[in-house]
Amino acid sequence: MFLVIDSRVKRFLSKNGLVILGFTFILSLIALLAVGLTQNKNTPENFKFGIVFDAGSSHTTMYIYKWSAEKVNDTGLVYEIESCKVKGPGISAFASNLQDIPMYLSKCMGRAKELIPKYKHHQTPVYLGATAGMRLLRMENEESAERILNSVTSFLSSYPFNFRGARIISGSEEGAYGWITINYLLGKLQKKQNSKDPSSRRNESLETYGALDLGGASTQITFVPKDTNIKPPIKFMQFRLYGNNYSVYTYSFLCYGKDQALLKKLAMDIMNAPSGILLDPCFHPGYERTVDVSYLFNNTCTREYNGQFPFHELKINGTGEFQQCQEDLLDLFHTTNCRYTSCTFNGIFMPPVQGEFGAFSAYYYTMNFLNLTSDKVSSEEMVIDKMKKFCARPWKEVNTTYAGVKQKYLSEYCFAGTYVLTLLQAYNFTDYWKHIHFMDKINDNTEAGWTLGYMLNLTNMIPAELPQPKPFSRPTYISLMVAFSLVLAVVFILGSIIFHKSSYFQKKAI
Ligand SMILES: Nc1nc2c(ncn2[C@@H]2O[C@H](COP(=O)(O)OP(=O)(O)OP(=O)(O)O)[C@@H](O)[C@H]2O)c(=O)[nH]1
Ligand SMILES: [Ca+2]
Repeated sequence: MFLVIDSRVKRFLSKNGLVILGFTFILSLIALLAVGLTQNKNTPENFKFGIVFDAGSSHTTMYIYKWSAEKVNDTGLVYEIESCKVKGPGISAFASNLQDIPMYLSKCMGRAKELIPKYKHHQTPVYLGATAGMRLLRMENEESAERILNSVTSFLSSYPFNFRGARIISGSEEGAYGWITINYLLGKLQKKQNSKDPSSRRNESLETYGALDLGGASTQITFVPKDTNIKPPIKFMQFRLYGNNYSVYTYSFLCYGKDQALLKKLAMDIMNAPSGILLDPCFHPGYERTVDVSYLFNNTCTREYNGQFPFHELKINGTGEFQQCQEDLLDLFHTTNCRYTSCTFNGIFMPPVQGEFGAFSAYYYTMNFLNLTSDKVSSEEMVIDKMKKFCARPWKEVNTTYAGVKQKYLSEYCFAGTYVLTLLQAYNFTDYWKHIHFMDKINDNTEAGWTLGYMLNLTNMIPAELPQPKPFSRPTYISLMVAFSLVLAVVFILGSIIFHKSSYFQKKAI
């Protein structure tokens, strides 16, 4: 019986074998092409979002970041899709009106609800970090600061997002996260990743940009020092990012932000010449402003200058003299009394500055307005010359020339520009215009500041080790599968034909 079937099958195969094989071949070819074409299409990208509130001393800004979930470990891929400026002062001003906090934050949260797809809300983290304004309030009244954070927490938790906490970040965190942000965005952290040689790895960390942040109440300087052998009296921050080790110096100067420095200067001026009228070289000639004396001294940053005065108001009359303004401001920086190998001002240890720096926030606002960003000046003389001319311009003329600029900012550019130059001198920068890059947004749309670095850190988005590269991309993988399957099919068909022919000739020979 088996023999009968076997011979029938053999006969059938010898007659139709080629037809069947050919048919199978065409079918598999169509199937493979169909798989290749349908599977090779780009699948829609899966995006993720994150929200960070920067609760600064002068105001609060909400940032929304977006990134592709598939490329999470690569550098520079997280970008900002929205920055929403909260209307009003910094959150530390809400100590006695906690009930207004929901109103204050709701507009930007509404914007976040609009911009982030609803089905992503529950997995979108929300963070709030408060900086120097809240640090100062905590020093004055810890409970008050706590109450503000509790109100913020209870309001932000009422949204469908994944609220991860509101806290006061330390000055070192603020400096370090700003450093991470700019180096991440500038692509400095994954550079020359293949080098095995330790000395070249050291150079990689020196090639990072230092970070300079000038806020309203504090200022930070952060960089990788050149000399690794110095024994620092404070610990450098240690990071391992993308397989590289970084030893980073950071320091935050509380009360040396732009607004607090101005209050310190005014308080110092009253102490030196107690009078209700101050002829101030840091403001334009013809500019007038009245400051409440109790406001000036009811402040942690001016406590060292406190005194009793027979007047309640201080009337400021601008005289617009850059040189004199700089001399006055230099008195805010005490450069004697260094107990270490090297210091910045006020006896604070700091290794010598080295390499390129990115300077953002008020550094940028000020120097950009004054047209003094690094690419626009060629020497320190040029900077000084421009500053002298700008400060000497009558307020009336300045006010009409820049009619659209906010009065508070416009009136303070002479002071702010002089303060920036004096602060950079106090850090011992030489040729600063060559090495300091005043920056606002990096890669077109993402603002330089601590918020992005903070989120990247808290969501573990910067790996300590280099991510293993994937052997093939999805399209390459599918194309290779199709190609190998085709080769297999062809080999199988050719093999069958040869087998079929050889058994046919064998039969004939018998
Ligand atoms: N010229 C100008 N100044 C600005 C602008 N936005 C903020 N400022 C001022 O620049 C200074 C620094 O602003 P921010 O960097 O926002 O400071 P902050 O984060 O509130 O303060 P910190 O808590 O100390 O970091 C403050 O004096 C602000 O009033 C702007 O668009 N233009
Ligand atoms: Ca700030």
